[in-house]
Amino acid sequence: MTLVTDVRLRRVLDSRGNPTVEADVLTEEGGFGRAAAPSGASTGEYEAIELPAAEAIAAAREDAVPRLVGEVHAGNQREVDAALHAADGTDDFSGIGANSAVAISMAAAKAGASVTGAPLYQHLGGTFRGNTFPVPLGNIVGGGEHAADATDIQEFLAAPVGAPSVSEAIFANAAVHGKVHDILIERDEPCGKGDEGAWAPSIDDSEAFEIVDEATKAVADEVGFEIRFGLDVAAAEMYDEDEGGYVYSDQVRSTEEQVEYIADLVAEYDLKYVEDPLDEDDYEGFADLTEKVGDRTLVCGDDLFVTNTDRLGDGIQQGAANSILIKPNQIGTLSDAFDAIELAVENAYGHVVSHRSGETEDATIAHLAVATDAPFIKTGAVAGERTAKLNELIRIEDNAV
Ligand SMILES: C=C(OP(=O)(O)O)C(=O)O
Ligand SMILES: [Mg+2]
Repeated sequence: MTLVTDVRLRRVLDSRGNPTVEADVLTEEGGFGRAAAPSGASTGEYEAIELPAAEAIAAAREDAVPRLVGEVHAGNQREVDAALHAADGTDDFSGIGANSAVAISMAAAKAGASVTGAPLYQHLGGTFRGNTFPVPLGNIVGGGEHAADATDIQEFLAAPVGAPSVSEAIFANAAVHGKVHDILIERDEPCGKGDEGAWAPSIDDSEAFEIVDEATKAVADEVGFEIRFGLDVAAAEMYDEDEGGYVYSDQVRSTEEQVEYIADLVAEYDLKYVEDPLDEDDYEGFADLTEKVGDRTLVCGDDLFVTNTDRLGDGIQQGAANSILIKPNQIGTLSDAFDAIELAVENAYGHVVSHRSGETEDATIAHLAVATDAPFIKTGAVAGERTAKLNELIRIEDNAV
């Protein structure tokens, strides 16, 4: 029923104005799915390889499309993704590009769902899914690789953990984003926005902590439920062995100092979430920090694990982190992303489904989060390519997809 009859690939714009890969998958019975690859700026060293969009498309047309059309069924995700791996022939998707692979993989899932008429989250997760929703982590203030001349820490993320529904959580994050703007204006701190729609003021991290703390508390009082906050430190971007550790604007912290600093921040601000607090090669540092604060907060590996079961397996063995960020384009296919989620769940690691800093209007990750009962989703707070996912979550909750 879902035999693939055509795969079309094209270059479209991402939110940074760069070309990215969009795929259409067509099947027998009129099935159709369309998806586009996102793109990172603070990418992990061990991610699957993104090729320039035109190159990725040319390679996929030559090597992958002939293995898909008339050969595989869009409703059988493992079959589609195995064909993508076979077409690629490498272990990091450097043959056809992880951007071509993930666009085709996600488009095939949508095509498979369209034939059965099931919503994508149900096609991916089964008929018993759809009753639990992730807490959205909303990027409120940020810098790092996502904005010039702003905070050292890449993302300050609102976490409305007490929200009674996903839609109330989403509106609460937008309100925190608005409140931070008010506070910045009061303080005469003009600013623009970073790649993910977060405010990117030219302030130091300690002032950002003060402002985000004030804003989350103020909005929590208004809405009447608990709003905490968290961080994506993106520490691999700061780490410089030659400089002796983590290079901040005002000082360099050794690994031990970095662990202490993050543990102190967790205690002082009651942080709910800390992503990539240490370098992507430092399993030991992650394990130390997890030992110290893992009972109180999610310590999440993004660049550390890159949605990869081998790297997650190493982390589990060493007690490094207690949760994993899931970005399908880091690993290339939905099947690989599901494998990482299953390994995490089996080992009581939380999973956080995530966007990239370069995004499109594609909303697949909203469905992936609901399909896998993800406790959290990270997809910004405002900006069209972010609200595409947030509004899709609202529609899923409203049974309107
Ligand atoms: C979303 C992130 O940024 P990027 O896509 O630039 O890796 C992140 O680091 O979690
Ligand atoms: Mg990250």
